[in-house]
Amino acid sequence: MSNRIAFLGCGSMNEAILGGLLKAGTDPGDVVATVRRAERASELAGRYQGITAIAGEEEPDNNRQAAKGSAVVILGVKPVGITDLAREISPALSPDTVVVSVAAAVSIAQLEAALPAGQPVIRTMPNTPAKLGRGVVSVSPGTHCTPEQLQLVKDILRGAGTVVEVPEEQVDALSAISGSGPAYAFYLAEAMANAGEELGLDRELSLLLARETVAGAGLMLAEPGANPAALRKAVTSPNGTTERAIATFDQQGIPAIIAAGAKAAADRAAEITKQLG
Ligand SMILES: NC(=O)C1=CN([C@@H]2O[C@H](COP(=O)(O)OP(=O)(O)OC[C@H]3O[C@@H](n4cnc5c(N)ncnc54)[C@H](O)[C@@H]3O)[C@@H](O)[C@H]2O)C=CC1
Ligand SMILES: O=C(O)[C@@H]1CCC=N1
Repeated sequence: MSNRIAFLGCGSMNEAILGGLLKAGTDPGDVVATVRRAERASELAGRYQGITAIAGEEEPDNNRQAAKGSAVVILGVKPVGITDLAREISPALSPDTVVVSVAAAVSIAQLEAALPAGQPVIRTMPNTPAKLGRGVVSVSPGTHCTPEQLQLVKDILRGAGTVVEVPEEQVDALSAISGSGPAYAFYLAEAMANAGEELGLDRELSLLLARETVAGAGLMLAEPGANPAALRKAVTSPNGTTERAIATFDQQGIPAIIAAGAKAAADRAAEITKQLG
C-alpha cells in the first residue's frame, strides 16, 4: 500500500487539514486533492507545490482516480453529498483503504452502507485551525477499522492538531464546541471590534485590537495546563474595569446564551442525520 492521501472535495475543511499535514512534513508528492472546478484545482496546486489536484470538470472520474491506490481517502464534501461520493469511489477502493469522513451529521452506519462491505471507515470532526496545525480532530472508528488503521489515521491527523478519540454518540456535542467553535471565537472578535467602534475608536484600529487580543488570548490558552478561569481572573482587578464588564456579561446571560447556541448546533446535527436517513 502507498502512503498516498486523497482529499476528495477540497474546500474549506479539507484544505485546512491538507495545509496542516504539509506544514507538519507530509510529502506533497503523496497528496492528491479533487475539486469540481479547474480554477480551484490550479489555485490548490499553486498554493501547495508538489501536490496533485484534479478537477471534475476536466476529468469526470477524478474522485475514482484519486481514491485508487490511496492508503487513506478523506471525504470533505457537504453532508448531503457524502454518501453519493462514497458510492462513486467504491469500485476504485482497495479493501484496506481507510475511508475518513469529515462531514458533520453523517453517521458511520450511513457511510458504511454506501461503501463496499467490510471497508474500514473513520468518522472525524475536525476544525479549521487544522490549517496551522492547531486544530482539534476527533476520530471515531467504524465497524471494520483495525487498531492499526486507526493508529495510522491518528498519526496522519496529528499534523492537523490535537487528536481525540470519542464514541460516535459524542460527535454532535463535540462538533458544537470544537467543530463550530472557531466561528464562535471569530464572532467574539467581530463583536469586540464593533463595540470598540461604538466607543469612538476608528474601525481599523478597533479591528486590529480585537484580532490581536483574541489571537493573543488564544495563544495563552494554548500553553500546557492553561486554565481559562484562572487566566480571566489574572486580568480582573478587584473593583476594576474588567470586573464590571464580566458582571455585565453575567447579568445579561452570556454563559446561558453560549450554552443555548452550542445546544442548537448539536440539535441541528441530529436533525441533519435524520434528514439524511
Ligand atoms: N468548514 C468547517 O469549519 C468544517 C466543516 N466540516 C465538514 O466538512 C465538510 C465540507 O465543508 P466545507 O469544507 O465547509 O465545505 P466547502 O463547500 O468549502 O467544501 C466542499 C468542497 O467539495 C467540493 N465538491 C463537492 N462535490 C464534489 C465532488 N463530487 N467531487 C469533488 N469535489 C466536490 C466543492 O466544490 C467544495 O470545494 C462538510 O461535510 C462539513 O460538515 C467539519 C468540520 C468543520
Ligand atoms: O457548520 C457546519 O455544519 C460545519 C460542521 C462544524 C463546522 N462547520
